[in-house]
Amino acid sequence: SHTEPPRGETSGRLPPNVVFVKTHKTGSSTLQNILFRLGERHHLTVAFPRYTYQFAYPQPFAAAFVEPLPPGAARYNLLLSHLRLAAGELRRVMPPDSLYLTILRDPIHTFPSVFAYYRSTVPAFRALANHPQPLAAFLQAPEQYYDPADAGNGLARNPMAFDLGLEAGGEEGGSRWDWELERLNRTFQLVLIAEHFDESLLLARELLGLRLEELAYVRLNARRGGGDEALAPGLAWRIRAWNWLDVRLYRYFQAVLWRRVELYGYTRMKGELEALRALLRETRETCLAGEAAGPEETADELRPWQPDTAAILGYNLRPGLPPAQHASCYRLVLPELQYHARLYYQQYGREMCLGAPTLNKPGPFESSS
Ligand SMILES: Nc1ncnc2c1ncn2[C@@H]1O[C@H](COP(=O)(O)OS(=O)(=O)O)[C@@H](OP(=O)(O)O)[C@H]1O
Repeated sequence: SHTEPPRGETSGRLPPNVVFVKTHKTGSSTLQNILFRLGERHHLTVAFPRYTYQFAYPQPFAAAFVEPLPPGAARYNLLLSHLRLAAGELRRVMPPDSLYLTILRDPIHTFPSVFAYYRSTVPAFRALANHPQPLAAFLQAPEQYYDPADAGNGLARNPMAFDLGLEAGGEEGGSRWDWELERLNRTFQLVLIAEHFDESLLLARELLGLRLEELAYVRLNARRGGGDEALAPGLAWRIRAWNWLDVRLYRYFQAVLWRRVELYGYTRMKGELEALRALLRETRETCLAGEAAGPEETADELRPWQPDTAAILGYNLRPGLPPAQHASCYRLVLPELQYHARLYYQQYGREMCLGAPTLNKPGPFESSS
């Protein structure tokens, strides 16, 4: 909370209040981890869901989904958990000066990632569970598997648009979408783009008043064999056709990002990118024992939640790190659910409430193997 003075290396100035709309399978856990660490360093008050790790997703966000303020806190400073955007309700919870951020990724990468991660939980994908080439089979005849009226199918078509609150289940058409995109552009101070993650981070740094060292990150939640995998011929256009609104969203905000980079200055950006990438190399060398590793190779507390349809990579820390370094490296690689539960405990002095099982991504303590 703002009542405790910041300590240690951080000096007086507190970061601004932030709403991060955590879209699915876009690199959002990597950004959330940066913001979790920022929050912890400055003892910020986080607006947590009352149950689990998400704000009653896929229901549109409502103020009632938020855990009440802890004793002594006057306001929330950060809101970072998965939700379906309803800006008016967010404004009821978060201070009026809050900065709104989100992240988008090229639909040709986002959709296969969503498909692999949620194949056994999203109804439209479930029928393909035992198919040898499930993604190709789905895209061959998506309408056959997809019922737009099923509330569980939000991620099955235009998942990013769905997370941003758009009615994204139907067919292409109409200029009303231009208007919706402009409305979103007014809601967000910054829309990061995963394919330009480092450029986006530098823009975020200016907006949030961060030091370069506060941008240190490792790629979290990567799929084994995933990342920006090569797609079978013909699959890319099918993905784009099915996810037509995500394509429009992505193109629109990619153009917005490039205008921002231009205003920022190419030369300045280039120099800072070099410095950032040197920092990232140094961070990996200091903290990590090797590359990202599969679930069988990582410690329980550092293993990201595993769906049964994909292996999600985590990290092992370099053995023998001195305590201060261990503490910062540990947070750098701490997966979403573990960091979430940890901050919740710090803020409320009790364990978070898991409540009823959620549609997707349940607790790491429930069904991970
Ligand atoms: N920095 C950066 N840049 C680009 N891409 C990145 C980055 N960090 C994570 N990733 C990729 O994003 C996927 C994980 O996304 P999320 O963390 O949003 O997933 S989740 O919805 O929170 O489960 C996952 O994609 P796939 O590996 O394709 O599944 C990650 O590899």
